[in-house]
Amino acid sequence: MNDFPQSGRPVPAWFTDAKFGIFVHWGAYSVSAWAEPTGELGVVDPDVWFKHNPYAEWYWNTIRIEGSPAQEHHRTTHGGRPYDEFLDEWKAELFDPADWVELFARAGARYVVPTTKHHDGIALWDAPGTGIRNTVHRGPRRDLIADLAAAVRARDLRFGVYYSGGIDWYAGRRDPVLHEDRMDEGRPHEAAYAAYAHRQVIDLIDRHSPDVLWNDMGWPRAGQADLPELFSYYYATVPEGVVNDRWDNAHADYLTSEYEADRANEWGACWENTRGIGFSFGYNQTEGPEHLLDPADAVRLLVDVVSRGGNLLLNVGPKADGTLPQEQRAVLEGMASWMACHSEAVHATRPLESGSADPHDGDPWVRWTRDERHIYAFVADVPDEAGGRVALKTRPGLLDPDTAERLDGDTVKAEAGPEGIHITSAGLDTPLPTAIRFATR
Ligand SMILES: C[C@@H]1N[C@H](CNC(=O)CCc2c[nH]c3ccccc23)[C@@H](O)[C@H](O)[C@@H]1O
Repeated sequence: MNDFPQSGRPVPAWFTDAKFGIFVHWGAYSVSAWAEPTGELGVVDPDVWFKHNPYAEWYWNTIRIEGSPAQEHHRTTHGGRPYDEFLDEWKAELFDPADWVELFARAGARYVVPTTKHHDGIALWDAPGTGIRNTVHRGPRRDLIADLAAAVRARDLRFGVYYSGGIDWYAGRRDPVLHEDRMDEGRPHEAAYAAYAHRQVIDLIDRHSPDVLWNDMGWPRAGQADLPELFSYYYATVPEGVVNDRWDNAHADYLTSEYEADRANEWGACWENTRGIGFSFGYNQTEGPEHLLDPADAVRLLVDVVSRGGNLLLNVGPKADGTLPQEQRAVLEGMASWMACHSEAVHATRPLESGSADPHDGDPWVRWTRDERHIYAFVADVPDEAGGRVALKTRPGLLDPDTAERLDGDTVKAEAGPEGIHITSAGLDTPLPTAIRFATR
């Protein structure tokens, strides 16, 4: 257990130990599956972001922005027809939740968080107040959340729910959001919407006892007074539950960052960075390999986040038919083969106390984690001309060089040097990190 200033409530150890979760953004927007691959949130100029939104799950907003390429695409490809027709076209005919979850588990994920209602207001379960505008009564004609929850729990992973409390373009009847400085205009704050959203989150708690409440884009002002009661109901139902930080500062068990946005939240005992495998959360058919993380990028992101005390919530965007895009599967498969011998250096570890061993960007790339009995050095990009020799800067006496072992089983030689430990080992010149385990003195 560890305390966190945000809420003063100790964050359950399962979450801090989990290190890696899978986000699933799946919706009617997975039928259109179209956005410009503009770039990463936090890197793209905010003045460009909304008209050229790389988030394919924002399709309904982007096509309503005059002159946007998405609007042109919608006109030429879909005849400009109503967005809601994508709900009826969405069939999820190949959805096999057990297949998804097996891949997530092999990749080393310990929790799964699907979108239950995104900004388009379409619910993936028979949500109260939605009438037939959900996937049980239209399109897939299936409670996609219940089916995924069952598969996740059958595989002994934790199950969380994403809910777009702050934005609902259907219930909120708002004009398109044109700029992040005017995001609030796009958010419904009325009491009726607040009650509608509150009732739906309670329904999700009652149905699934979700291990994570992942709200997004804040909470309607008219409903903020009722949040303390909602959270105490949640914790009474799910004592080991965790709540994220996107409820308009009402409460947070942990802080989140997204791509390169809100990186200032990446501090303290427990935080989570989330991003897609490409520039979008919803499946975006225009993305090519140049826009996607490859397995080494994904592993390095995970190791870097974990080495600094965070969790990574990596998103997959399934296709409308329920299959995971092959290029996204390949990244998770790559993580899975790496995780097969590196799990112990990731799961249930903690960062090293600052100053005891230096991380390093560039050549070689170095990150550190530790548990009660071991310290793990992750090394990548060791220049080959060095013959696989790399100096790891550590506090003298921190590590016992005689106990060095490579987790992938290859040989490694270690000796104490003036500024730490000198490693000699072949094959460390890859971008994919390799962990070397040391016993702590
Ligand atoms: C997990 C993702 N969360 C997004 C909302 N993100 C945030 O509000 C925090 C990051 C952020 C800061 N400034 C922004 C401007 C535009 C969109 C996001 C952000 C969603 O808009 C997105 O579709 C996806 O669900």
